[in-house]
Amino acid sequence: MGITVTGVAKTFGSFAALHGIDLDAQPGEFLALLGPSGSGKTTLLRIIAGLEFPDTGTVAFDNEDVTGRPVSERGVGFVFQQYALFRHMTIADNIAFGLTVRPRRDRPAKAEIARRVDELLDLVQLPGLGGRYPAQLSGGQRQRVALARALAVEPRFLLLDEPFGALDAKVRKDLRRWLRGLHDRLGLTSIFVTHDQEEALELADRVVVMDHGVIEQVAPPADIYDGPASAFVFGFVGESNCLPVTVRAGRAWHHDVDLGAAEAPDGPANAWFRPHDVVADDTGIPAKILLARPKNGLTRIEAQVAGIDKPFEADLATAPAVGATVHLRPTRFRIFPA
Ligand SMILES: Nc1ncnc2c1ncn2[C@@H]1O[C@H](COP(=O)(O)OP(=O)(O)OP(=O)(O)O)[C@@H](O)[C@H]1O
Repeated sequence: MGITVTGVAKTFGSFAALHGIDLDAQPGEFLALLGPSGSGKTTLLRIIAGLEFPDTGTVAFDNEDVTGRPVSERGVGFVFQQYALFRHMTIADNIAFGLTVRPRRDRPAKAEIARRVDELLDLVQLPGLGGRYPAQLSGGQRQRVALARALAVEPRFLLLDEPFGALDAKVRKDLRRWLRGLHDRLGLTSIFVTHDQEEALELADRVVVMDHGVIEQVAPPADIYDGPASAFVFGFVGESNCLPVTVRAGRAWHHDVDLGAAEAPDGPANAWFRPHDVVADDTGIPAKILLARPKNGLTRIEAQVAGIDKPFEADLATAPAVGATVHLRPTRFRIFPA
């Protein structure tokens, strides 16, 4: 049940945008597709919507194969940036659009459409604004109208591509909480695309991390942050440090510094850790302080470790002087192949 994507691959010319994607969204679930630019998020969403078709693989809604069906026959609501509001139409006409273009036999009567538009305006908290034009609304209001338009056809599935991309941070934050509430209230199954990790971690039941046309990990937000499945996920979600190590007999060494137990085969690897999982002690890795500033009651430092390009970031209880050498030790780390 819900949305099931099986073995979906898509090539544009000689460029493979998606490689054998398997993904499911359970009924009522809110999924975020998160990844860097070009990772294939939008292509996957468009294939689910029926705006694009896969070379191989299938898309099913509630166990029904819809792979060959056009968007108009999929019963999905979508909010895509490139399908902005029609500027020459009133807000009410914009919202009613999906209903008025239906074939006559499926089209509700005019009065019924008007009633539904009013209902939707209430739902997106813009009562009484149906007579305005898009240019007379703020960016946040326009996004809510776009959502009302998507919901007018009473979809079971809602697909959103960077729905709040163009808005400022505060409006974005308010709107995404509101969207989550709406999703829950209407019992929708939703998938949204974002490259904003905070948005994904805050809003989604599960986050789908994509890179280069493959899914790196699908997991609830806390697991993505605390238990990244790959070096890519560790580096992409949240702040991170990466230290080359050698694993010997179940311990990770950086030169002659023993970092601790590591469940990994012997040989070169990388230890990944968060800035808040670092302490300064006498036996750690020597690092020269480049920068120190207060952060949440601690001191955020940037420090140079010999032979490593990217400065280390750590949150320390003490405030070392810029230029001083400290010894840093991760208290918690994960080993991934080098
Ligand atoms: N119609 C197309 N023709 C050719 N290449 C395309 C087409 N659509 C997408 N691509 C390519 O496929 C890759 C994936 O694009 P997609 O838009 O899915 O990425 P994305 O993860 O959504 O990125 P962004 O966050 O920048 O929107 C990109 O390299 C893009 O250039």
